[in-house]
Amino acid sequence: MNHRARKRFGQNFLQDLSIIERMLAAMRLERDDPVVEVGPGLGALTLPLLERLDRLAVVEIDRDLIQLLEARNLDGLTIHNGDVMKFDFNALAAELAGSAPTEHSLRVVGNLPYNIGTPLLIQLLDCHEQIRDVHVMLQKEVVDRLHADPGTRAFGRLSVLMQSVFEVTPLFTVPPESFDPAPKVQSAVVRLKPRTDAPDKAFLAALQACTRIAFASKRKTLRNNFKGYLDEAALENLQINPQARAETLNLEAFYRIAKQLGDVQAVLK
Ligand SMILES: C[S@@+](CC[C@H](N)C(=O)[O-])C[C@H]1O[C@@H](n2cnc3c(N)ncnc32)[C@H](O)[C@@H]1O
Repeated sequence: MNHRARKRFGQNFLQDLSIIERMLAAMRLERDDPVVEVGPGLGALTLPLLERLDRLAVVEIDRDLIQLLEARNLDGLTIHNGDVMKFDFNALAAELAGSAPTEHSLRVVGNLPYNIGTPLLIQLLDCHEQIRDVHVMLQKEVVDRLHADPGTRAFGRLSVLMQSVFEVTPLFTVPPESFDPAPKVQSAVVRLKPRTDAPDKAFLAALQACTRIAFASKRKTLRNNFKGYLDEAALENLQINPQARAETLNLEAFYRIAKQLGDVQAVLK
């Protein structure tokens, strides 16, 4: 196959069969699972997925790769040509589930293009109610941020938001040689499962606003970042040290601030 990997689409194709096997084994697939693969590329994951599933949906942006996939006439494969960032996962969950309930049904898998890894994860926050689980390959540095603990260097907005909505389980690290072309950095596979106590839409919106403000300037104290939103006394009332920095707070502290901010927003309306 003479497709030249396109950098702008983050194309690093998986070559190492043992990695593909490990990813699939981690998923414990049942034949009738509703699965969507993001970025099938040349089909490294797609073909073994199809061997184990009755049907599979894929979303791919590169028309040349779509043509190659279409030419294979693969049974059970539904190909969506487009940008996954504009993709409606809720509609797909309904389509794949048929008449079955869609809640927590959709299984998402992919060796994600590095340029959209983080924004895609943020997008999945909004449709977590449709999702059963996510198994994706990302830059290891992003996976480190996903499951970082408060007070560590990797802990930030992404950690708070993702850990509030998903149980994050890093599975294994993947070296650059497993891909062609080889990326410059290590990769890792991570599993995300929606938490049973994931926040509802309104609270998630408050948490998104709260973390945007709290981490607006990483060097500044909470008092400074929250200026204009919550004053020092309000932070102290929430048992939060105004002189602390956002990366030292645990999830519960962010929830307390988000709840307060949510109330403030309601008063302002
Ligand atoms: C890292 S490659 C993985 C390809 C293949 N799954 C593999 O493991 O070899 C990422 C794939 O995502 C596709 N892609 C990049 N940006 C995309 C986007 N915004 N929407 C959908 N697919 C995208 C690329 O064209 C490429 O096929």
